[in-house]
Amino acid sequence: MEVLRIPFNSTKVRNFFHNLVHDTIKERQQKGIFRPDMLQLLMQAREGQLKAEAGDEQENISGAKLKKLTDFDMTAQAVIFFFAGFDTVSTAMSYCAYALARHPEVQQRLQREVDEAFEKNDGKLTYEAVQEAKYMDMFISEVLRLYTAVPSLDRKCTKDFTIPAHGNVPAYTVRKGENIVLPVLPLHKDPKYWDDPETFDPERFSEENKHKITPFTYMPFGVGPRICIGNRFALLEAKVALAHLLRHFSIQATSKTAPKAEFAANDLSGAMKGGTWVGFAQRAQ
Ligand code: HEM
Repeated sequence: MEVLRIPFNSTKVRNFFHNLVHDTIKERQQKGIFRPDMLQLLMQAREGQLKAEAGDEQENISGAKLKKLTDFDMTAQAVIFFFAGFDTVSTAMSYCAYALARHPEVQQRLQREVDEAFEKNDGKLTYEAVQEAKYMDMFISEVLRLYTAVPSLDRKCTKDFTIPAHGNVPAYTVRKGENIVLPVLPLHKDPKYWDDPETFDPERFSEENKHKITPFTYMPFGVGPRICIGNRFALLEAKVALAHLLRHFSIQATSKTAPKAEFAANDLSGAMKGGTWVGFAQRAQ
């Protein structure tokens, strides 16, 4: 996009976010306002007021020189957190709804588990009950495999590395500074690693089966030191929302529900082509 000079978002949107962050910083500085949030941490980091806690890395592992954060850098951080935190979860939730509408037998099993979780705790959903809900975890894992909203990861090579020859494929050296794209979605659907990959099957993630998954063929939250920082929060959020939803409603396919989910080509968030259409039916209490 940089090469083609296509901005990621419009100038109007960019200015809106930049002014929002800039004005907030100015107001907090002028009035001495302190809020326990990410912007405050960034402001403190800029002023050198943050102390590393025991165990924190003191050095920049890539060897890059550290620079002082500008308002623009801080805006970029705030905006990426906003999108990384909201859009990804809402997209995943839409695909959860779609999968439930298309697989009523999965939904019934999930509802049994959800009902038990509520009933065990006097009608309340506890953190422990959510963590113990095994089928919920299997279900969301499979949604994130088949409908992963981040279809590829990118990295920049920091030192020359030769990938050894393998079978008929010759060795290949990736040079320092080169960009690498990791094809997450194709790996999630590669028949070499997944039986019948287009079939929605939460059993792939059961206690008995999950150890059979080949390492690095399942990466909905990325991998390595830059893995999604919000991954546990995202899963908890999605599970709590689904549990409350399924406690009161059943999700159904309607005449507008797509027979097969396809990604919208013009949408960076990985949303479904034509939107996600499902029906809700209130459950008998
Ligand atoms: C289902 C929901 C989510 C999915 C599928 C997802 C996926 C990802 C992926 C694939 C990456 C790139 C990781 C890599 O390069 O190895 C990432 C990075 C990131 N995610 Fe998420 N994410 C989700 C939810 C969230 C939430 C809820 C937050 C914040 C509360 C969040 C914050 C971030 C941030 C800040 C990064 C950049 C981390 C870094 O560069 O060090 N994400 N996410």
